Amino acid sequence: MSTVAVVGAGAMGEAIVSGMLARGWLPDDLVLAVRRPEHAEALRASYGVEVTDAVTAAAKADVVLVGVKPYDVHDVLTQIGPRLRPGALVVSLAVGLTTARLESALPAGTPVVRVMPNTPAQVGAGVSVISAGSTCDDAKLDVVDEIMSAVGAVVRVPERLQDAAGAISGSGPAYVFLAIEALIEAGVHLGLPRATSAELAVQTFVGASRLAAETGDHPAVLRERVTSPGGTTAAALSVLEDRGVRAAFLAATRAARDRSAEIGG
Ligand SMILES: NC(=O)C1=CN([C@@H]2O[C@H](COP(=O)(O)OP(=O)(O)OC[C@H]3O[C@@H](n4cnc5c(N)ncnc54)[C@H](O)[C@@H]3O)[C@@H](O)[C@H]2O)C=CC1
Ligand SMILES: O=C(O)[C@@H]1CCC=N1
Repeated sequence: MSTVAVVGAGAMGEAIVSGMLARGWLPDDLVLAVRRPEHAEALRASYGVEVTDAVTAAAKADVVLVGVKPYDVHDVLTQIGPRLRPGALVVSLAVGLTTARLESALPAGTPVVRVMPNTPAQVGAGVSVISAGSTCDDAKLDVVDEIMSAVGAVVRVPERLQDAAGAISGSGPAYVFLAIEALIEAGVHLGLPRATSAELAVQTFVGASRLAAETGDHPAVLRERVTSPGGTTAAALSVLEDRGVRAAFLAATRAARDRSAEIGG
């Protein structure tokens, strides 16, 4: 098994670490790097993994996952580049940054993979969108597929689709959490105790998502099965359509896609 360094084990990096450990990777397979000493201590206590600085972590690894914010990626790559093991693979989780840009900050020929993961990785239910850089062969891309498969589904796309994919699945959990939050609050407004409303809302998202995933039926068909003619669901859906929910999703995901391209420069 490869040694995997996670440089920048923040919200996303830690979700992947936690998911990998829950699915059979060993603490000795991982080495992490974060900036703040108290954060390092918390990660050691939670996961029993080594936590060190970026360069030391990268120098020990066959695969380096870079989980820092996009504007910190260039500095991290220029620091770790000279200390990478021969043939080490660099995997970026950063939104927007192209493999060409990543490659230009690393020693010539360093294989690079761009990944757009999402936070449900923490419970093994993530989805990661992966694309290879110019010198990354299929065997290296398979290694990333194997790592990210430990925390959910993996989808390979041509890199030109990464900004769009990020707008759907990378940011997507936030849209779902907003919807859950709104549904809970709506239940409270209708007089449900908050805990009851929360249980109903969360379980409804879990159940509806599983139904869509496990049947493979089109969501429009599943929606029709809930919607009795002249019934309560029809009354609710007509309000959501009037308020432009579909148009809001179109505009929101375009904004995310465009912001990703802008971050990528
Ligand atoms: N949060 C999310 O849902 C997703 C995030 N991403 C990408 O993941 C990356 C990280 O995002 P988040 O986890 O949300 O950010 P975050 O701010 O939670 O985590 C970044 C971590 O990197 C650490 N860090 C920064 N510079 C460092 C250095 N030189 N050495 C060691 N550690 C360093 C920070 O201390 C922090 O712990 C971003 O590039 C983002 O585009 C991608 C998909 C989803
Ligand atoms: O909001 C962001 O920029 C990151 C990338 C995708 C999800 N979170």
